[in-house]
Amino acid sequence: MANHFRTTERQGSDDTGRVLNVVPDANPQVSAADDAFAPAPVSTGQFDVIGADEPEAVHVVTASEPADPTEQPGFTSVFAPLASDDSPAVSRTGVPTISFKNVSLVYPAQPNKPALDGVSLDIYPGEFVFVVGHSGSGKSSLLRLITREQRATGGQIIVAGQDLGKMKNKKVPYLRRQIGTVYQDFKLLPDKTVYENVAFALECIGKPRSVVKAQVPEVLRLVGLGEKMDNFPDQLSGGEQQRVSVARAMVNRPPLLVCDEPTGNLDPAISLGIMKLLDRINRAGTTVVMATHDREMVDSMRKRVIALEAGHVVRDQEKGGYGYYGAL
Ligand SMILES: Nc1ncnc2c1ncn2[C@@H]1O[C@H](COP(=O)(O)OP(=O)(O)OP(=O)(O)O)[C@@H](O)[C@H]1O
Repeated sequence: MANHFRTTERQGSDDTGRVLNVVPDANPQVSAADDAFAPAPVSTGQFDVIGADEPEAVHVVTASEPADPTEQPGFTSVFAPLASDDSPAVSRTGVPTISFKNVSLVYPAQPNKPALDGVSLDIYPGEFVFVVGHSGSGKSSLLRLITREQRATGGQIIVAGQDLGKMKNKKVPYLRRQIGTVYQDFKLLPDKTVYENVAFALECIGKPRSVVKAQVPEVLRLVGLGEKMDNFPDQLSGGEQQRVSVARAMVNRPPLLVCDEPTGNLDPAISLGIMKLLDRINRAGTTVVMATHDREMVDSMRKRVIALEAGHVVRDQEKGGYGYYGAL
Protein backbone atom coordinates (compact mmCIF):
# COMPACT_ATOMS: atom_id res chain seq x y z
CA MET A 1 0.00 0.00 0.00
CA ALA A 2 1.24 3.45 -0.75
CA ASN A 3 2.37 5.31 2.33
CA HIS A 4 2.08 8.93 1.42
CA PHE A 5 2.68 10.20 4.94
CA ARG A 6 6.30 9.14 5.12
CA THR A 7 8.59 11.09 7.35
CA THR A 8 12.32 10.85 6.95
CA GLU A 9 13.99 13.49 9.04
CA ARG A 10 13.23 14.41 12.58
CA GLN A 11 14.70 17.10 14.73
CA GLY A 12 14.91 17.25 18.48
CA SER A 13 13.00 15.54 21.20
CA ASP A 14 11.93 16.46 24.67
CA ASP A 15 12.85 14.42 27.69
CA THR A 16 10.01 12.02 27.08
CA GLY A 17 11.50 11.30 23.69
CA ARG A 18 8.66 12.96 21.81
CA VAL A 19 9.62 14.49 18.53
CA LEU A 20 9.49 18.28 18.59
CA ASN A 21 9.96 19.07 14.95
CA VAL A 22 9.30 16.88 11.98
CA VAL A 23 10.57 17.80 8.55
CA PRO A 24 8.65 16.57 5.54
CA ASP A 25 10.07 14.02 3.20
CA ALA A 26 11.69 16.07 0.48
CA ASN A 27 10.82 13.54 -2.15
CA PRO A 28 8.07 11.22 -1.07
CA GLN A 29 8.16 8.06 -3.10
CA VAL A 30 4.53 7.25 -3.74
CA SER A 31 4.88 4.10 -5.65
CA ALA A 32 1.56 2.32 -5.91
CA ALA A 33 0.00 4.23 -8.76
CA ASP A 34 -2.33 1.38 -9.45
CA ASP A 35 -3.14 0.83 -5.80
CA ALA A 36 -6.82 1.45 -5.13
CA PHE A 37 -5.72 3.31 -2.00
CA ALA A 38 -3.08 5.39 -3.78
CA PRO A 39 -3.41 9.11 -3.14
CA ALA A 40 -4.74 11.34 -5.87
CA PRO A 41 -2.22 13.36 -7.80
CA VAL A 42 -2.02 16.95 -6.71
CA SER A 43 -3.39 19.27 -9.35
CA THR A 44 -2.52 22.81 -10.20
CA GLY A 45 -6.22 23.63 -10.45
CA GLN A 46 -7.78 26.14 -8.15
CA PHE A 47 -9.30 24.57 -5.09
CA ASP A 48 -12.87 25.34 -4.13
CA VAL A 49 -12.05 26.85 -0.82
CA ILE A 50 -14.95 26.96 1.58
CA GLY A 51 -17.34 29.56 0.28
CA ALA A 52 -15.45 30.14 -2.99
CA ASP A 53 -18.57 30.21 -5.16
CA GLU A 54 -20.78 31.57 -2.45
CA PRO A 55 -20.98 34.81 -0.54
CA GLU A 56 -18.00 34.61 1.74
CA ALA A 57 -18.73 32.53 4.81
CA VAL A 58 -18.28 34.34 8.09
CA HIS A 59 -15.75 32.50 10.19
CA VAL A 60 -16.17 33.26 13.86
CA VAL A 61 -13.04 32.28 15.74
CA THR A 62 -13.86 31.40 19.31
CA ALA A 63 -11.51 30.99 22.21
CA SER A 64 -11.94 27.25 22.14
CA GLU A 65 -11.14 26.89 18.46
CA PRO A 66 -7.42 26.32 18.11
CA ALA A 67 -5.57 28.36 15.55
CA ASP A 68 -4.76 26.53 12.35
CA PRO A 69 -1.54 24.73 13.28
CA THR A 70 -0.16 24.84 9.76
CA GLU A 71 -0.32 28.60 9.87
CA GLN A 72 1.84 28.82 12.98
CA PRO A 73 5.40 30.09 12.51
CA GLY A 74 7.88 27.31 12.16
CA PHE A 75 5.31 24.58 11.64
CA THR A 76 6.62 21.83 9.44
CA SER A 77 5.04 18.48 8.90
CA VAL A 78 4.54 15.83 6.32
CA PHE A 79 1.15 17.49 5.98
CA ALA A 80 2.64 20.93 5.28
CA PRO A 81 1.89 20.92 1.52
CA LEU A 82 -1.75 21.11 2.53
CA ALA A 83 -1.25 24.78 3.29
CA SER A 84 -1.50 25.43 -0.46
CA ASP A 85 -4.90 26.18 -1.95
CA ASP A 86 -4.40 23.73 -4.83
CA SER A 87 -6.89 20.93 -4.63
CA PRO A 88 -6.09 17.41 -5.68
CA ALA A 89 -7.49 16.69 -9.13
CA VAL A 90 -9.33 13.47 -8.66
CA SER A 91 -9.13 11.25 -11.65
CA ARG A 92 -12.26 9.14 -11.60
CA THR A 93 -10.77 6.45 -13.71
CA GLY A 94 -8.86 3.32 -12.85
CA VAL A 95 -9.54 1.32 -9.72
CA PRO A 96 -12.08 2.85 -7.33
CA THR A 97 -11.22 2.80 -3.64
CA ILE A 98 -14.83 1.86 -2.91
CA SER A 99 -17.19 0.18 -5.32
CA PHE A 100 -20.80 -0.76 -4.58
CA LYS A 101 -22.63 -2.82 -7.17
CA ASN A 102 -26.38 -3.17 -6.66
CA VAL A 103 -25.93 -3.41 -2.91
CA SER A 104 -28.78 -4.08 -0.55
CA LEU A 105 -28.91 -4.34 3.21
CA VAL A 106 -31.86 -5.78 5.07
CA TYR A 107 -31.67 -5.84 8.85
CA PRO A 108 -33.36 -8.89 10.39
CA ALA A 109 -35.41 -6.60 12.62
CA GLN A 110 -36.91 -4.91 9.56
CA PRO A 111 -37.21 -7.65 6.93
CA ASN A 112 -39.68 -5.72 4.77
CA LYS A 113 -37.83 -2.43 4.77
CA PRO A 114 -34.34 -2.58 3.29
CA ALA A 115 -31.97 -0.04 4.84
CA LEU A 116 -30.22 0.06 1.45
CA ASP A 117 -31.63 -1.11 -1.84
CA GLY A 118 -29.87 -1.38 -5.20
CA VAL A 119 -27.05 1.01 -4.31
CA SER A 120 -24.34 1.32 -6.94
CA LEU A 121 -21.52 3.83 -6.67
CA ASP A 122 -17.78 4.19 -7.17
CA ILE A 123 -15.54 6.38 -5.04
CA TYR A 124 -12.04 7.01 -6.37
CA PRO A 125 -8.77 7.63 -4.55
CA GLY A 126 -8.52 11.18 -3.27
CA GLU A 127 -12.23 11.99 -3.50
CA PHE A 128 -14.11 13.84 -0.77
CA VAL A 129 -17.70 12.63 -0.73
CA PHE A 130 -20.58 13.82 1.41
CA VAL A 131 -23.41 11.36 2.03
CA VAL A 132 -26.63 13.21 2.85
CA GLY A 133 -30.23 12.24 3.43
CA HIS A 134 -33.03 12.31 5.95
CA SER A 135 -32.67 10.50 9.23
CA GLY A 136 -33.13 6.80 8.51
CA SER A 137 -32.27 7.10 4.81
CA GLY A 138 -29.33 4.71 5.18
CA LYS A 139 -26.22 6.90 5.58
CA SER A 140 -24.74 5.15 8.60
CA SER A 141 -25.63 1.76 7.15
CA LEU A 142 -23.70 2.63 3.99
CA LEU A 143 -20.65 3.62 6.05
CA ARG A 144 -20.88 0.47 8.16
CA LEU A 145 -20.80 -1.61 4.99
CA ILE A 146 -17.54 0.07 3.94
CA THR A 147 -15.88 -0.86 7.23
CA ARG A 148 -17.47 -4.32 7.23
CA GLU A 149 -19.28 -3.61 10.50
CA GLN A 150 -22.28 -4.80 8.48
CA ARG A 151 -22.37 -7.28 5.64
CA ALA A 152 -24.46 -6.58 2.60
CA THR A 153 -27.38 -8.91 2.10
CA GLY A 154 -27.16 -8.47 -1.66
CA GLY A 155 -24.81 -7.13 -4.32
CA GLN A 156 -21.07 -6.68 -4.20
CA ILE A 157 -18.83 -4.29 -2.24
CA ILE A 158 -15.17 -3.89 -3.14
CA VAL A 159 -12.95 -1.78 -0.88
CA ALA A 160 -9.28 -1.39 -1.73
CA GLY A 161 -9.56 -4.17 -4.25
CA GLN A 162 -11.06 -6.62 -1.75
CA ASP A 163 -14.48 -8.16 -2.07
CA LEU A 164 -15.97 -7.60 1.39
CA GLY A 165 -18.61 -10.27 0.83
CA LYS A 166 -15.89 -12.87 0.42
CA MET A 167 -13.52 -11.49 3.05
CA LYS A 168 -12.96 -13.85 5.97
CA ASN A 169 -13.62 -12.39 9.41
CA LYS A 170 -9.99 -12.77 10.41
CA LYS A 171 -8.99 -10.42 7.57
CA VAL A 172 -11.36 -7.66 8.67
CA PRO A 173 -8.88 -6.09 11.15
CA TYR A 174 -6.42 -5.64 8.28
CA LEU A 175 -9.09 -3.87 6.25
CA ARG A 176 -9.87 -1.60 9.21
CA ARG A 177 -6.23 -0.60 9.60
CA GLN A 178 -6.60 1.10 6.27
CA ILE A 179 -9.73 2.97 7.26
CA GLY A 180 -9.75 5.77 9.82
CA THR A 181 -13.13 6.33 11.43
CA VAL A 182 -14.52 9.45 13.09
CA TYR A 183 -17.88 9.44 14.85
CA GLN A 184 -20.22 12.04 16.23
CA ASP A 185 -19.64 10.94 19.82
CA PHE A 186 -15.79 10.96 19.65
CA LYS A 187 -15.43 7.56 21.38
CA LEU A 188 -12.39 8.61 23.42
CA LEU A 189 -11.14 6.57 26.36
CA PRO A 190 -11.85 8.78 29.40
CA ASP A 191 -9.06 7.43 31.60
CA LYS A 192 -6.35 8.01 29.00
CA THR A 193 -4.69 11.30 28.13
CA VAL A 194 -4.90 12.83 24.68
CA TYR A 195 -1.47 11.39 23.88
CA GLU A 196 -2.42 7.95 25.21
CA ASN A 197 -5.72 7.88 23.32
CA VAL A 198 -3.92 8.41 20.04
CA ALA A 199 -0.97 6.19 20.94
CA PHE A 200 -3.38 3.39 21.83
CA ALA A 201 -4.56 3.19 18.22
CA LEU A 202 -0.99 2.43 17.13
CA GLU A 203 -0.19 0.14 20.06
CA CYS A 204 -3.26 -1.98 19.28
CA ILE A 205 -1.85 -2.82 15.88
CA GLY A 206 1.60 -3.56 17.25
CA LYS A 207 3.49 -0.48 16.08
CA PRO A 208 6.90 -0.15 17.74
CA ARG A 209 7.43 2.46 20.46
CA SER A 210 9.66 4.49 18.17
CA VAL A 211 6.83 4.85 15.67
CA VAL A 212 4.37 5.79 18.41
CA LYS A 213 6.75 8.42 19.79
CA ALA A 214 7.29 9.93 16.37
CA GLN A 215 3.81 9.87 14.91
CA VAL A 216 1.59 10.73 17.87
CA PRO A 217 3.04 14.19 18.63
CA GLU A 218 3.17 14.99 14.95
CA VAL A 219 -0.48 14.22 14.33
CA LEU A 220 -1.51 16.03 17.52
CA ARG A 221 0.35 19.12 16.36
CA LEU A 222 -1.43 18.82 13.03
CA VAL A 223 -4.81 18.97 14.72
CA GLY A 224 -3.73 21.86 16.94
CA LEU A 225 -3.42 19.92 20.18
CA GLY A 226 0.34 19.91 20.59
CA GLU A 227 -0.05 21.75 23.89
CA LYS A 228 -2.76 19.48 25.28
CA MET A 229 -1.21 16.04 24.92
CA ASP A 230 -1.29 15.41 28.65
CA ASN A 231 -4.90 16.51 29.17
CA PHE A 232 -7.69 14.04 29.72
CA PRO A 233 -10.76 14.12 27.43
CA ASP A 234 -12.97 15.71 30.10
CA GLN A 235 -10.54 18.63 30.22
CA LEU A 236 -11.17 19.42 26.55
CA SER A 237 -13.94 21.19 24.66
CA GLY A 238 -16.13 19.20 22.27
CA GLY A 239 -14.19 20.52 19.30
CA GLU A 240 -10.90 19.54 20.89
CA GLN A 241 -12.20 16.07 21.68
CA GLN A 242 -13.23 15.66 18.07
CA ARG A 243 -9.74 16.77 17.01
CA VAL A 244 -8.33 14.00 19.18
CA SER A 245 -10.57 11.50 17.43
CA VAL A 246 -9.47 12.82 14.03
CA ALA A 247 -5.85 12.50 15.17
CA ARG A 248 -6.52 8.95 16.33
CA ALA A 249 -8.13 8.12 12.99
CA MET A 250 -5.21 9.58 11.05
CA VAL A 251 -2.23 8.51 13.12
CA ASN A 252 -1.81 5.26 11.25
CA ARG A 253 -1.96 7.26 8.01
CA PRO A 254 -4.87 5.37 6.53
CA PRO A 255 -5.67 6.12 2.91
CA LEU A 256 -9.41 6.19 3.61
CA LEU A 257 -11.28 8.17 6.24
CA VAL A 258 -14.92 7.38 7.01
CA CYS A 259 -16.73 9.95 9.11
CA ASP A 260 -20.25 9.58 10.50
CA GLU A 261 -21.55 13.02 11.44
CA PRO A 262 -18.22 14.22 12.80
CA THR A 263 -19.61 17.69 13.49
CA GLY A 264 -22.99 16.56 14.78
CA ASN A 265 -22.20 17.51 18.37
CA LEU A 266 -20.32 20.72 17.63
CA ASP A 267 -21.38 24.30 17.19
CA PRO A 268 -20.93 25.87 13.74
CA ALA A 269 -17.64 27.68 14.38
CA ILE A 270 -16.01 24.59 15.86
CA SER A 271 -17.45 22.43 13.08
CA LEU A 272 -15.77 24.64 10.53
CA GLY A 273 -12.39 24.00 12.17
CA ILE A 274 -12.97 20.24 12.00
CA MET A 275 -14.05 20.47 8.37
CA LYS A 276 -10.98 22.50 7.44
CA LEU A 277 -8.89 19.84 9.07
CA LEU A 278 -10.61 17.04 7.17
CA ASP A 279 -10.34 19.04 3.97
CA ARG A 280 -6.61 19.42 4.53
CA ILE A 281 -6.26 15.70 5.19
CA ASN A 282 -8.15 15.03 1.95
CA ARG A 283 -5.89 17.36 0.02
CA ALA A 284 -2.95 15.24 1.14
CA GLY A 285 -4.52 12.41 -0.83
CA THR A 286 -6.71 10.67 1.75
CA THR A 287 -10.11 9.64 0.43
CA VAL A 288 -12.84 10.99 2.72
CA VAL A 289 -16.43 9.74 2.90
CA MET A 290 -18.62 11.64 5.31
CA ALA A 291 -22.25 11.29 6.34
CA THR A 292 -23.61 14.59 7.53
CA HIS A 293 -26.71 16.65 8.22
CA ASP A 294 -24.68 19.85 8.09
CA ARG A 295 -26.34 21.72 5.26
CA GLU A 296 -24.20 24.84 5.53
CA MET A 297 -20.98 22.87 5.40
CA VAL A 298 -22.01 20.80 2.40
CA ASP A 299 -23.20 23.90 0.55
CA SER A 300 -19.99 25.78 1.23
CA MET A 301 -17.52 23.02 0.42
CA ARG A 302 -18.91 22.02 -2.96
CA LYS A 303 -17.68 18.44 -2.94
CA ARG A 304 -19.27 15.40 -4.45
CA VAL A 305 -22.64 14.73 -2.82
CA ILE A 306 -24.43 11.38 -2.73
CA ALA A 307 -28.00 11.74 -1.49
CA LEU A 308 -29.96 8.81 -0.10
CA GLU A 309 -33.68 8.47 0.30
CA ALA A 310 -35.19 5.36 1.87
CA GLY A 311 -32.08 3.35 1.04
CA HIS A 312 -31.78 4.48 -2.58
CA VAL A 313 -29.25 6.81 -4.16
CA VAL A 314 -31.39 9.64 -5.46
CA ARG A 315 -28.60 12.02 -6.40
CA ASP A 316 -24.86 11.72 -7.08
CA GLN A 317 -23.54 15.12 -7.91
CA GLU A 318 -20.07 16.51 -8.50
CA LYS A 319 -19.52 19.73 -6.52
CA GLY A 320 -23.00 19.43 -5.11
CA GLY A 321 -24.97 21.22 -2.46
CA TYR A 322 -26.98 19.76 0.38
CA GLY A 323 -30.20 20.44 -1.50
CA TYR A 324 -33.41 18.71 -0.70
CA TYR A 325 -31.84 15.30 -1.19
CA GLY A 326 -33.17 14.23 -4.57
CA ALA A 327 -33.31 17.80 -5.79
CA LEU A 328 -30.24 19.83 -6.73
N1 LIG B 1 -29.16 -2.38 13.74
C1 LIG B 1 -30.30 -2.14 13.09
N2 LIG B 1 -31.32 -3.03 13.13
C2 LIG B 1 -32.46 -2.81 12.48
N3 LIG B 1 -32.68 -1.73 11.71
C3 LIG B 1 -31.71 -0.81 11.63
C4 LIG B 1 -30.46 -0.97 12.32
N4 LIG B 1 -29.68 0.11 12.04
C5 LIG B 1 -30.42 0.88 11.24
N5 LIG B 1 -31.61 0.34 10.99
C6 LIG B 1 -32.66 0.89 10.12
O1 LIG B 1 -32.08 1.07 8.83
C7 LIG B 1 -32.55 2.28 8.25
C8 LIG B 1 -31.34 3.16 7.92
O2 LIG B 1 -30.74 3.54 9.15
P1 LIG B 1 -29.38 4.37 9.19
O3 LIG B 1 -28.95 4.45 10.62
O4 LIG B 1 -28.45 3.81 8.23
O5 LIG B 1 -29.90 5.81 8.69
P2 LIG B 1 -29.18 7.22 8.74
O6 LIG B 1 -29.46 7.87 7.43
O7 LIG B 1 -27.76 7.06 9.13
O8 LIG B 1 -29.96 7.95 9.89
P3 LIG B 1 -29.47 9.13 10.88
O9 LIG B 1 -29.27 10.33 10.02
O10 LIG B 1 -30.62 9.28 11.82
O11 LIG B 1 -28.22 8.65 11.55
C9 LIG B 1 -33.53 2.89 9.23
O12 LIG B 1 -34.84 2.49 8.87
C10 LIG B 1 -33.13 2.26 10.56
O13 LIG B 1 -34.25 2.16 11.40
